[in-house]
Amino acid sequence: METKKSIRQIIRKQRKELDPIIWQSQTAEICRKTCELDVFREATDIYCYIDFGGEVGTRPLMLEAWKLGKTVWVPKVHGETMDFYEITSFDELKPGAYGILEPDAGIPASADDGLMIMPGVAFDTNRNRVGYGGGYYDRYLKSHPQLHTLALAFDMQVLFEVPAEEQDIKPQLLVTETNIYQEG
Ligand SMILES: Nc1nc2c(c(=O)[nH]1)N(C=O)[C@@H](CNc1ccc(C(=O)N[C@@H](CCC(=O)O)C(=O)O)cc1)CN2
Ligand SMILES: Nc1ncnc2c1ncn2[C@@H]1O[C@H](COP(=O)(O)OP(=O)(O)OP(=O)(O)O)[C@@H](O)[C@H]1O
Repeated sequence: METKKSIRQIIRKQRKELDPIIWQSQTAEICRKTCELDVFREATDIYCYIDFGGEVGTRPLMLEAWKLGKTVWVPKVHGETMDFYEITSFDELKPGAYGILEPDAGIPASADDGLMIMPGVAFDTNRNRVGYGGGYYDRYLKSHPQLHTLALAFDMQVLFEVPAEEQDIKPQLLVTETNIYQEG
């Protein structure tokens, strides 16, 4: 098996090279499928990353969530931790840690209910996840275990097998443009 480090290098490079038109259409398809799921429709609170570096786009999902009257929370990194803050428009974001768009700090989400939409660099068909290596999502989900979890990825990010460690938290669902991976 490849190491997490080599997987990060290879997949991040390939993902950045994805044609923008394909990125757009696959993002639209992944968001459309996600919005149809019960776990999305039933959530009143959506915790959603702001895509960067070629990650699956999340703007269509956020627009749909606002349209349905849901509360949308997005991450802001503080050193080794991350918290989520409510935004009501994309205009409230500005470049923060690692150049990722972030909200201003306000009142952090208690995150005791709702759906976490997770990014990732690579996954396998058992939903094991490799992220950028900060451990932010593993730590956040460990302290907010009630959240439902769903990750978004392009098919090219789903490998046969990726390394998983004890503390890694895998999403309950993984949605790609052609598949939905879940337990069982
Ligand atoms: N869209 C999005 N937002 C997110 C995450 C994510 O994976 N995706 N995160 C999920 O954790 C957190 C940010 N974590 C990150 C960790 C490392 C790098 C990164 O690019 N590291 C560089 C080294 C940069 C440096 O040290 O200055 C690298 O690996 O090349 C980016 C984000 C919170 N927000
Ligand atoms: N629950 C936790 N408590 C403390 N440290 C943790 C926890 N989970 C992960 N870590 C630490 O975070 C670091 C990165 O972990 P890992 O390689 O799994 O990150 P990742 O899942 O790729 O990143 P991210 O979640 O930010 O996308 C490791 O050094 C790991 O020990």
